[in-house]
Amino acid sequence: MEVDTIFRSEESASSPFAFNASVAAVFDDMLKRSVPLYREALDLQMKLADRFYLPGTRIYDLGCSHGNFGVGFLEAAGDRDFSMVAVDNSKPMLEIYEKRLSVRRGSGRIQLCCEDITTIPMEKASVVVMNLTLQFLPLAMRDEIIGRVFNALVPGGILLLTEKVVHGDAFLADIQQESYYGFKAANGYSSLEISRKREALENVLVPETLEDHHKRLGKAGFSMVEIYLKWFHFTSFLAVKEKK
Ligand SMILES: Nc1ncnc2c1ncn2[C@@H]1O[C@H](C[S@+](CC[C@H]([NH3+])C(=O)[O-])CC(=O)[O-])[C@@H](O)[C@H]1O
Ligand SMILES: O=C(O)C(=O)Cc1ccccc1
Repeated sequence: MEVDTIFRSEESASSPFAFNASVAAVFDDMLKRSVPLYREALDLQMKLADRFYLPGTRIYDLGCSHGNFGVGFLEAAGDRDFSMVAVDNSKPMLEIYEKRLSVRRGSGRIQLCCEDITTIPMEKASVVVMNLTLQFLPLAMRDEIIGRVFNALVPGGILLLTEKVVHGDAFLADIQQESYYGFKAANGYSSLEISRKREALENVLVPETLEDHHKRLGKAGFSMVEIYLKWFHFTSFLAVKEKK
């Protein structure tokens, strides 16, 4: 696994964070050292996706990056039938995903799509995964995409949404941040790397509060919402579209 040294260089802080080839090359190490409970969240997403998938429908992975969800799901599925559409607008990420699929049996069940998730059509979905993706969309587009996800889901279908959230209370938001930067430091990032990345993510990764997310999910039509995992900022929601 290639080590993430992106923010060791001075020039890294001068441009906004982007999912370019340098980030794609070190992405697994970056996720492992920067996202608490990343693996645990992914494992639960795969189990829930398997539990709620309905034959004849699709799984959408929106903001799939280099395919940790899809590759894991494919390996767990064995010969079972399923259909997944994995979408990301980063070409370098999808190139790595494509390579990972090319050496695996049955990978025709996953269709890669290099598109903006705010414009792709979606239909007949029983599972939609948005793992740390909504937070990168402009605030003004978030209601619309969650609404479109709800409409694309069949009754009984689910949205698996994982986000970095921020507490509405300033003191508790500071405790979240302190704990999170402690996690990064314990994983070998220097304080300079941590502050450069914070700067690069300013206005790029825009977290919202738990209440904002609950409100949006409710407004879209999801009446059943569970938080199945949480580590300060990092929160995983299961939202179910009720069967009529
Ligand atoms: N408008 C957009 N359209 C398409 N893709 C987008 C858009 N905006 C951002 N992305 C893509 O969303 C992904 C977010 S990373 C997801 C991790 C993955 N889910 C994982 O489980 O490993 C999360 C993180 O790095 O914190 C990147 O690959 C972007 O290119
Ligand atoms: O919020 C942060 O400080 C992060 O580092 C989150 C993150 C993790 C992986 C890719 C981009 C952002």
